[in-house]
Amino acid sequence: MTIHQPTNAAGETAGQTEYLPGFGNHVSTEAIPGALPIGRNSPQRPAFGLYTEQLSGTAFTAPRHENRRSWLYRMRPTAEHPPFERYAGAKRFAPGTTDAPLAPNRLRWDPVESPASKTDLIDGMTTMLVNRDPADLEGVALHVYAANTDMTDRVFMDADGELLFVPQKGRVRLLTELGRIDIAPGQIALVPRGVRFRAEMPDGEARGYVAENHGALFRLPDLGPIGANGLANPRDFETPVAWFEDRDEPVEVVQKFMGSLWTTTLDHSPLDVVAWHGNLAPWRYDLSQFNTINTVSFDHPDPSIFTLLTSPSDVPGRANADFVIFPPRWMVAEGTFRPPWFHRNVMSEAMGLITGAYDAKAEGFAPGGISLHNLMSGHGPDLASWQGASAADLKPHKIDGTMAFMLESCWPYAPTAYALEHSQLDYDAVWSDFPKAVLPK
Ligand SMILES: O=C(O)Cc1cc(O)ccc1O
Ligand SMILES: [Fe+2]
Repeated sequence: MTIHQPTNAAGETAGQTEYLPGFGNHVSTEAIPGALPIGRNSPQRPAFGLYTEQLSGTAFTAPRHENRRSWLYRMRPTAEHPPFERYAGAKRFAPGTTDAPLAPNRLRWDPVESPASKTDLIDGMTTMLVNRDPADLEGVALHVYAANTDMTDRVFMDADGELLFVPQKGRVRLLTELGRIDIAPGQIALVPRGVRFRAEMPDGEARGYVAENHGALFRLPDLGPIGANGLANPRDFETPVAWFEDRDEPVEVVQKFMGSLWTTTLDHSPLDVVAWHGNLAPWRYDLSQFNTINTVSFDHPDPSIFTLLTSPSDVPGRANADFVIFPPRWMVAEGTFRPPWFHRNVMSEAMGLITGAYDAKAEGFAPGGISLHNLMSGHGPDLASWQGASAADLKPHKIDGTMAFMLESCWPYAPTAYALEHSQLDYDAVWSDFPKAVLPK
């Protein structure tokens, strides 16, 4: 008898690594039996002399269904650290935006180049697009990373937001305060605001995107008439079990705080959480698990059907950030121009490509690249895609071997100075030479 064991993008079968299934669950996990207190959060004397710490992801008084926090039981209190000083490395990471007025231009970027020298995840980060000040507790930033060296004696933490990792090339191992996560291209992972971690590159080199969410925590979107199931299903999110390292040696902590980088050095690894419980935790998700919904009749539906995660703003239905994917799918619409239509959107659209080709861009949007269409920028299929789809024989057709994503935000994105200096020349030309409509005489 053959048992079909589904594998994920990293080739792992269920149960091979230690993760707990579910999105936003209340989890209890301990790396050493007896480390997790029973029946109370703050015992007078925690087991083994551990220190208790609450890590809040929402205000104490957030409505219960939105309230996210975890209780950590660690070998030293986080409070024990020297002052932070400005970090002098990672020149392209968190540089702020330019003061110049934001031009309404459409922009596109080729993938970031591989680092020439030994570069870890922190120094390999390039901030490309930013909207809102982190102090507003709104907005998102889109960074890319290209790194070839493990972080061994330093960790990173982001006080400015939660970090959504989208690998594009090479695996990444995230060793976080709350457990270890392995991701490969085709998977994503989230590290909550404030959680310290270091990153290793098991393939020697890695490249990808990081969406930094300053606003309301990413959650699964409402499904409306889709029903109780579909899109990203909660059970497919995986949270790691507790793990820690007991290292008494200097470990640098680099922190992103209010848009700039800071450093201090501890005499131990802060990845020393022996047990934790709660519902604020890192997770990973395999994009191939996404249950894609689309038309079976006609027309191209709005891309909101592809929303994997949403961070709401204060205006109902208007996202601070939507993380949307364009996965392999059958295209069956009859009598329809099937790729994305020409459009102008009140929301601002940043896009990335993990693999393959994107159906609205025949050329120039490479895996690892980025495109930006800010609010009210006219965009849509390039000339070759428009010609191809206008002439296509509309048989059922599978768009396969591709995965793009969009980070759609109600706040317009400002490219950083580095991004402005490195954009493709003349992206506008992809929309030139469209034939004029011929009206009846
Ligand atoms: O601009 C884009 O390529 C993203 C996009 C895709 C789609 O299917 C519909 C609208 C939209 O903005
Ligand atoms: Fe668009």
